[in-house]
Amino acid sequence: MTATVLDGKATAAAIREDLRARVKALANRGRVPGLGTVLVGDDPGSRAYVDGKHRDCAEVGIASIRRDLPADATQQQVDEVVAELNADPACHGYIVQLPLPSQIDTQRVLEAVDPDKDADGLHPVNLGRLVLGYDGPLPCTPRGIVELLRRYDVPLRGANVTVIGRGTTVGRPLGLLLTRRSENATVTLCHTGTRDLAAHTRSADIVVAAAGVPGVLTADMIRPGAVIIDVGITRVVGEDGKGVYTGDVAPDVAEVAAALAPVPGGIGPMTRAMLLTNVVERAERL
Ligand SMILES: Nc1nc2c(c(=O)[nH]1)N[C@@H](CN(C=O)c1ccc(C(=O)N[C@@H](CCC(=O)O)C(=O)O)cc1)CN2
Repeated sequence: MTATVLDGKATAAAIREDLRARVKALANRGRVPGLGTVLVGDDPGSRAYVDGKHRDCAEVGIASIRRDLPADATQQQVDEVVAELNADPACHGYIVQLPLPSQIDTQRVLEAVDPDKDADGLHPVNLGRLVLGYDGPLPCTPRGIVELLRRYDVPLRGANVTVIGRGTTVGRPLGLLLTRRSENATVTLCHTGTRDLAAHTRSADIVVAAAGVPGVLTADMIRPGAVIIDVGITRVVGEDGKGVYTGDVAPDVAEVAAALAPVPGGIGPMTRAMLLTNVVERAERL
């Protein structure tokens, strides 16, 4: 068996196309959605991700609001930029690119973001809304996973889903999303304290690998015909000495799985598309 590729790149492009039409409709009502980014420091990876978000905005017609601060920025400077974006009516949603430099208190910054402008959907208020089943911006990566599965007609209702990784951006909120009544999956959340990981992955219809450990999921750990979602993205040095992205899923998994969302080209592009979606939805609601 060679797994069908769940193509996040193509799916994200289709979503951006739909968003373009919605942004046009908003423009006809005199409203231009705006996405803000806050980047602190000069980490090339973070800069590339932020550049990508602004390229996406330009493609869809969303206005970009970019605030870049130096690596030695103070807590006060970051707090001021957050306060400015909270107050800016042209900014419908924004993100603070993570990780932040060590002198910055990340929790304090993220909690200062206006929850209604939290385009990442990761503010404690929004995670609380998710727990309670209230409306609010959904975390982009979990939302992207559910959307990709939906568009490929992978059934979730009653499915056994094993998630590897309990991080706050993917694993934990994904468990909440998948167990809503609208999805109705049964979720097993595995982590470093899990005793027999393979026993949990082998019994799953769908496995989501979000541990950030390259190759943690191998072919012998899955049921033939399972659907596999790779979320772990680690930059490693390839044989040619150049940097390449590798996922949590070993290459041999594609020989056993029915379908696979790969790294790169799977959930990463979907995450970016969901960020734009959160901003457009907020502009539509106002
Ligand atoms: N505030 C946030 N910070 C960070 C997040 C986040 O969701 N919110 N996630 C990561 C970085 N990230 C988005 O910011 C991100 C990482 C990777 C991709 C992506 O599309 N990856 C590609 C491969 C890389 C490429 O080709 O550029 C893929 O998987 O195909 C999107 C977003 C940490 N910080």
